[in-house]
Amino acid sequence: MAEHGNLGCEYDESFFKDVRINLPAVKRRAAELGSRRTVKKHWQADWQLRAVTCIDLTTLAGDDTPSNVSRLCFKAAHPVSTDVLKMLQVDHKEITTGAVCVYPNQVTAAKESLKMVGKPSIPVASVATGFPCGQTALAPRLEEIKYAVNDGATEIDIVINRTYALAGNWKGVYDEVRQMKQACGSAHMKTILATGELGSLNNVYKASMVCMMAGADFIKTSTGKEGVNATFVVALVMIRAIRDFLQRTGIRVGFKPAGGIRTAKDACVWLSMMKEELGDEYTNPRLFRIGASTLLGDLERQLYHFATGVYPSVVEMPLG
Ligand SMILES: O=C[C@H](O)COP(=O)(O)O
Repeated sequence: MAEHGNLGCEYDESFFKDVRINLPAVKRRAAELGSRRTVKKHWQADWQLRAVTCIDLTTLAGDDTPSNVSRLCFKAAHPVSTDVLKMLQVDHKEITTGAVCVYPNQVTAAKESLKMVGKPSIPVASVATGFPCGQTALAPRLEEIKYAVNDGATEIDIVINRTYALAGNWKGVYDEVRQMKQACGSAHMKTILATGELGSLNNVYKASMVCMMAGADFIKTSTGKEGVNATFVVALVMIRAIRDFLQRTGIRVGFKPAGGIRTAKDACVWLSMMKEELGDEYTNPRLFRIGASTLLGDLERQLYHFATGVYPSVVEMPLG
């Protein structure tokens, strides 16, 4: 995370009004990323471990309870077994996920569980503002942020107002996100664009810029609940906006793809994309997170395979 957070800037349409996305070029680059072979041997294990540290380990289900949140927190604190870490000769390193991500009602349970497993420093992120649709009045959306922060969330994942975005009311989007940033206080704000509902890549670019102007510390692709979630095509557009924003303001904003990322191979492709498009510093949890509920299981399996030469049995590593 950016040390002092993104304070944002005044609304300025010149940041995005002339944007033109070169769709064939973006699609070509995305296809090339999706079909590539990733690094092999110990470099692959290094990247997989790096991916573990970038996960926002997530549970966002209607049947969440303090007990499944507590299990999630245990996994966040011990994402890879000590035996595997020893075999990989990295057991001296503190390896945890980047954060846990839960609904506001589960923040207290998450904080208590992380304390109990001896890792209170793992950030608790909470979705807020009427996640996933944001279809409530602004006042309760702002209250929800304050409630989650008050319970101990240090990262807030807000959803933007897609009704405004689709109507081209970008100032409306900016004003709301600006107020959400204020409600976050010192908590870091990730803004979820829900790109699968924005209708065009031009809108994805505009929404990215507007959120960064309003103070987003991260821009995030999706809630995981839309029909289409994290894709390389939208990611490339959002990353270009991050680069353009950095060039204009000097402010580094992080990136969080989320929704449907389930395999170790995919996680490594996302990391390599960050490295190539934005540079090494965007491959660590300060500026890169992967929002995922099930990815950790595959990363663990692949690391076990690298360390032992065989895949774990269901008894050694129960799925899910
Ligand atoms: O923000 C995180 C997403 O909701 C997780 O989506 P997923 O369950 O497809 O991994």
